[in-house]
Amino acid sequence: MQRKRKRVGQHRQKQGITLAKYFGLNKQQGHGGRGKTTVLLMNLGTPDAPTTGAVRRYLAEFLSDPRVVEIPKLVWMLILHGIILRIRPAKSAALYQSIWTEQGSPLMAITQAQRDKLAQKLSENGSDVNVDFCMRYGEPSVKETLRRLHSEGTDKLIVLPLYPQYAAPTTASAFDALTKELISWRYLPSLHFINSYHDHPDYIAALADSIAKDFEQHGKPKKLVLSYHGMPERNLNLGDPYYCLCQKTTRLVVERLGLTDDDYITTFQSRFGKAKWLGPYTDASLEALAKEGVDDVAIVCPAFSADCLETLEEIEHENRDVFTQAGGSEYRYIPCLNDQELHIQMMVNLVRPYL
Ligand SMILES: C=CC1=C(C)c2cc3[nH]c(cc4nc(cc5[nH]c(cc1n2)c(C)c5CCC(=O)O)C(CCC(=O)O)=C4C)c(C)c3C=C
Ligand SMILES: [Fe+2]
Ligand SMILES: [Fe+2]
Repeated sequence: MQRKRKRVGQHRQKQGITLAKYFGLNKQQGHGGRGKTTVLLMNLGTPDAPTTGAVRRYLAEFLSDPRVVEIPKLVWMLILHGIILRIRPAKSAALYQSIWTEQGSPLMAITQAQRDKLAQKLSENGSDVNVDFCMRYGEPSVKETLRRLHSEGTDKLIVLPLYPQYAAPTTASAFDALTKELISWRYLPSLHFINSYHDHPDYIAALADSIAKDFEQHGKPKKLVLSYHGMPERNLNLGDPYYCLCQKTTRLVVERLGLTDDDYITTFQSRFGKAKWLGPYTDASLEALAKEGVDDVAIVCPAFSADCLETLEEIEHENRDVFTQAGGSEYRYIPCLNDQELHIQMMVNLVRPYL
């Protein structure tokens, strides 16, 4: 009886191995961890090159994400492939060309610098931890990065999406991409996912510090404009907390700077499509301010952890023109926190509890 059970057991084991081999399942899995911890930074992604073809590939992936555009799939695919991907890539490529650097897309170059500086700071602090990054769309992809990290021995992952304010189109979409890959793994790493840091004291301190430095250098402007990436108003009504988290970031930053209600305004930029987006809109607000005689503003973009098309082109250039053409004279763009010391220190403190 015992011998029979043993034979059945051996048979099942053999059958299991054969089936796993047959389906090619979990080839990346080893037995047991090899004990490496990795902090994985994630950002949105950017085209490989400022060309129409590369931008089309990037936008096709980005705008096909149901977290980003929440309209019925069939209708959206017809609009996306029939209209948007025929027109927008050429226009966007021209904009990308205007901000492209020798190191490539600013978003990519800055994310690499953030990775390097975070790795250096963590090792100076005595943490034996690997730091890497991937992009939600384009390269380096979530899938390839996770597979490489696994093969290099990571069995503990601390994921930090570099979106200060949680939003479903960004943060939840990053989570989707991670789990879409991990769902097929047999041996999962232990996983910590940081979903928001909109009110983290170090983030508020870093933002306030960069604004205060601008004020010290150039004087306090008549208005500080805190411009956040927008999203359709419908997302807010469906329960996305992003709008409220942005308002909280503003409140904490202006409190720290000691500003009064009259000193600042919160606005939303980067509209896309015909639907109503969160407001007030940045461009319309700047125009109205200039026309009211508020001719001296400083503008900062707290929803972006790295300078990118939306800040360097839309805010630094396009909206500067809007403001000056409406009668404004002094327009200062305060750069994102990028690889600044306080920003990297904030990242250290965000991941520290999980190390
Ligand atoms: C279509 C809807 C979009 C939503 C919703 C959206 C939310 C959202 N995006 C960011 C951060 C970034 N967006 C960037 C570019 C960008 N965003 C959209 C559309 C939506 N974003 C488009 C079509 C583009 C591409 C540029 C263009 O063709 O105009 C970027 C910059 C990328 C770069 O390469 O530099 C960032 C960063 C946030 C934080 C957010 C929700 C809160
Ligand atoms: Fe966006
Ligand atoms: Fe834009």
